[in-house]
Amino acid sequence: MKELAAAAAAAGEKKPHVLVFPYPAQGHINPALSLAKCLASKGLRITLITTTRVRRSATVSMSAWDSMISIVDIGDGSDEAEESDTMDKNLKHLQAALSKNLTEFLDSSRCSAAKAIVYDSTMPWILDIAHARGLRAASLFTQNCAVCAVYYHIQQGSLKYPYDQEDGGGEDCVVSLPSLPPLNAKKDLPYFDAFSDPKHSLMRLLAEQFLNLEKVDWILFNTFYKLETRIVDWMASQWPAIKTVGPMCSLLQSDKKYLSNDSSMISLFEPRQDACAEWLNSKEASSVVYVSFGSLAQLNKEQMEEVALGLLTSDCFFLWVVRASERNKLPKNFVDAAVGKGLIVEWCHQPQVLANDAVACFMTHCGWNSTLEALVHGVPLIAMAQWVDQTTNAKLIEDLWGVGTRVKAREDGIVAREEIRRCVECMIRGDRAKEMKRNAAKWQELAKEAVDEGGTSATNIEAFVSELKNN
Ligand SMILES: O=c1ccn([C@@H]2O[C@H](COP(=O)(O)OP(=O)(O)O[C@H]3O[C@H](CO)[C@@H](O)[C@H](O)[C@H]3O)[C@@H](O)[C@H]2O)c(=O)[nH]1
Repeated sequence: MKELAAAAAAAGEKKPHVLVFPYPAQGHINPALSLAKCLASKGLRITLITTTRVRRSATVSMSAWDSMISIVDIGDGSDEAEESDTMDKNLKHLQAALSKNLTEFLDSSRCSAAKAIVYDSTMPWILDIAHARGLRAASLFTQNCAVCAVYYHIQQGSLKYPYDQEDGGGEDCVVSLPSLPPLNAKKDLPYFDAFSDPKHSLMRLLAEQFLNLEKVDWILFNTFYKLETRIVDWMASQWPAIKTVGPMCSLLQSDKKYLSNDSSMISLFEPRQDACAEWLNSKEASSVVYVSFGSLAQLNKEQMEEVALGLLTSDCFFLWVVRASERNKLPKNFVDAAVGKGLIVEWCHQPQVLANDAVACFMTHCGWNSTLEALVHGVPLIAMAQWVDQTTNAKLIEDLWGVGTRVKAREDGIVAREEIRRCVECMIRGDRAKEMKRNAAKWQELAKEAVDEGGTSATNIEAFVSELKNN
């Protein structure tokens, strides 16, 4: 036994060692972990870097991958952060802590033989640290090319932010950017006003992803070529190192050895996998709307009530993820009133839910992972975007890919219960539902083609792995 372990360890030593460092948030960890698993399955030795805050709150179940992916965590300074700090201060504090602790980690014997680092594009400062230590570096974008192109135009100054400087703003102000559809400044461009941060620090963080991109060895995007052909081509004309490698959530789909029931995850919330599966399995095909607004969005109490009552009065079942921190915004007695019609959970294994036949459509905040996961499973969307990239994703979902409908908010910004009910019912049955389902099935096929052997994303991953193995 000892000899076997020693042989495995020796084999591990010989594999090229690659570090993968996601930004410490659920929507960034998930795609990075999928990529890490895929790279490990192709013979690379992977160390996934997380942070102390993530490790404190995460459920980590990696069983099948334990011998192939090591997870280390570095300090993120969260112990010294104050609740009242502004976003600007928080981001600076996080960067300072991660930069110091990553440097120490890279200089330690634990990664002496590392060859490269894949880092989240929102942490561009990692590039210089990596290059100074002889590591090659890949910047991993967890949002799509279209949205990132908009950030790039903001960074370049070719699109002014705040947008109301464009032609005086106004309801009908439409912005034309190369290789993108016309985007309405109020409805379609990335939305930052949800943050009461006068310094626009989140917008700056996203625009700064492009600061040193010309020096990066690889630029990886969690998207696929046929989904965003024109804008990928345009982006690649600016940065030839761009490669599409998504949808990352299904990178392992053609690898039977690893795919079979791979439910490994690093989850910042406790999933209710079994309860969801049991409940969904008791429902007829296409009879349930799945509702989730991701890991960060906070709907206000009035909006939560409208969603709750819209779901309760609509003519279908619903499975709604309401994180523990949001639960007190549900209307009084709602959970009791929903018995028999809806299941409310604090978290689920979303890809497994989307794969269940009972799910007819997905009411989503349009986070990029949720959007891709829906496309991968051929599930149409009800788009209820909250902020940043989600507004642009919602536009693409409805107008470019034809896989969903956008909710219409009242003048005060609230989406009323009648509108929720209307959207749910129109996506569950009728001609529109059929059309969306057909389109979703088409994108599902194209997403599969991209990651299957010989597909665009699979080929890009192979090239990346072989460069790491041979250089
Ligand atoms: O009950 C749940 C709900 C969600 N998820 C997973 O959590 C992730 C959520 O990611 P995403 O849909 O992208 O939403 P956010 O968590 O809000 O992600 C942030 O990061 C994304 C990637 O940068 C951005 O697109 C979003 O706008 C931003 O809010 C997905 O992989 C889901 O499968 C679960 O596993 N269980």
